[in-house]
Amino acid sequence: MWTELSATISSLAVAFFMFEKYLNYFPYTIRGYVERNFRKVVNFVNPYVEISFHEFTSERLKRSDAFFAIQTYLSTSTTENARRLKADVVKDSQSVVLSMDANEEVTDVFNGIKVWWASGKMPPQSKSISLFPGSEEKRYYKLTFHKHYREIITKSYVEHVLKKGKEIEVKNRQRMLYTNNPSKDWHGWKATKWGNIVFEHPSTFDTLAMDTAKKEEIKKDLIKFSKGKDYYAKIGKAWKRGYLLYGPPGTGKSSMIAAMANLLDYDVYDLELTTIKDNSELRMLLIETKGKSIIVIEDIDCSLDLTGQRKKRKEKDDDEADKEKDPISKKKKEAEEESGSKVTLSGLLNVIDGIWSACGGERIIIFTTNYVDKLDPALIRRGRMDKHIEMSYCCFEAFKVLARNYLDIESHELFGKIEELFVEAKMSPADVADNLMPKSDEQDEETCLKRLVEALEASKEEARKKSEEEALLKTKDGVVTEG
Ligand SMILES: Nc1ncnc2c1ncn2[C@@H]1O[C@H](COP(=O)(O)OP(=O)(O)OP(=O)(O)O)[C@@H](O)[C@H]1O
Ligand SMILES: [Mg+2]
Repeated sequence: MWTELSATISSLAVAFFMFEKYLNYFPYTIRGYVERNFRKVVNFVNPYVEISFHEFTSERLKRSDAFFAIQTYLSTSTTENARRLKADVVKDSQSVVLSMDANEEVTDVFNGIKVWWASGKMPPQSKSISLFPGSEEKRYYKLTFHKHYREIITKSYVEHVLKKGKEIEVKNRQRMLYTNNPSKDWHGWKATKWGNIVFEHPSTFDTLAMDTAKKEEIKKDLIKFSKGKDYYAKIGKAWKRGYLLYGPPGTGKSSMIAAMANLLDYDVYDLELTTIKDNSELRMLLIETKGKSIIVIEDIDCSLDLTGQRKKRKEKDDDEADKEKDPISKKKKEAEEESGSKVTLSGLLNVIDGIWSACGGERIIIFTTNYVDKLDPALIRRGRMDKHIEMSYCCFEAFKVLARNYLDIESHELFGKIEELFVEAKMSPADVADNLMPKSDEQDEETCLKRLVEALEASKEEARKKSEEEALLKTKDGVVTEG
């Protein structure tokens, strides 16, 4: 009799389990009602337990790391038994990553225990009409297992899935370059704030032309940081590091950022402040960044005016006084100020200091500028920007790296002359590189080096004239003061 009873209960349970699975096919409006009543009955007899893992955390701000780890785990471990798969092409279109499509189910076995994973999407709850279908859908994974194994599944299995998922993520990781989408294009709370493309910059520390000792010091600093998880935890500091890269145009600031990302295998977030409306949008953007990343704000002096209002690079170069007089440009400026961004210096500082402790670690933030003197000391003080790196004009040592990169040569009879010229000539590595690059197949290394010598001589002459003029001005000043 007992056997019969338990068989009946089991088949009832399976029937309910199947019924529950098809709940998704009920019209959304009545599903809530059906589900509530159905659950009351099911809870009596259903021996199965379910756990849902949603794409977004309950604060609705951050995408859940667990969701992505599960997605990766399921895509590699269980795709054999899923019937409908979604394909994403990665790594230079050379390989395909398969993942479960929506409303698909797969099974997995852990220590002899069978579990079921189902993927699903919750339709939008708001009644608003969106121009972007799917933008309000919430994806989730549902794990089902027998309640008898609750302990082992909730403790060991879930941990195993997350750990494996993260390991696979690291292995398959294709580095990305993210750029923030203008906030006017954000639709819904889970809109994509960052657009991304594959990051494939070829710059490395080997191809970077700069003082070798300085280069080694930066490399060491970066590696120490990337291995410093326990150290930062021990000293109670958020696991982040700030770098300020400054120097004239074409001295390799952007190339250095790419080399850093390539060295550490980090993603890059290129943060364009001018398209962010206000401080709270800035915060939302930074919350969405992942660990193992470099957040870059290029030309910080052009993006943020120290009074807290925006200035555009073009405007800065114009004569402000003339603009005030011209009614058309005055109006334009007023309109820009009205509609423009309200990210302030203090807002930026708050985000840099406040955000890190809240949302994980392993982030590097880099500011670049051509004019370090114009920056507010508050922005670059130690602790906020831990390391200031000057990218300067090309020196002989840096030239040798460029000669190796561009001409494949380690030495040449013109090297001696070039070394002498570098003592006085001021030329950016970008200009040196441009002179070294053969402009046609006929141009050999000799032609390129001679072209560089001529350019360096011209630059030396210019530097000499400039210093003479300065000396003359100083003498005149001296005469006036004395008089
Ligand atoms: N130190 C360097 N080592 C190797 N290449 C360099 C270096 N500096 C400049 N270059 C070359 O010059 C080009 C411009 O350099 P890069 O964009 O890194 O300069 P930048 O300092 O970021 O300039 P800007 O201030 O205008 O943004 C690069 O494509 C690179 O090939
Ligand atoms: Mg640059």
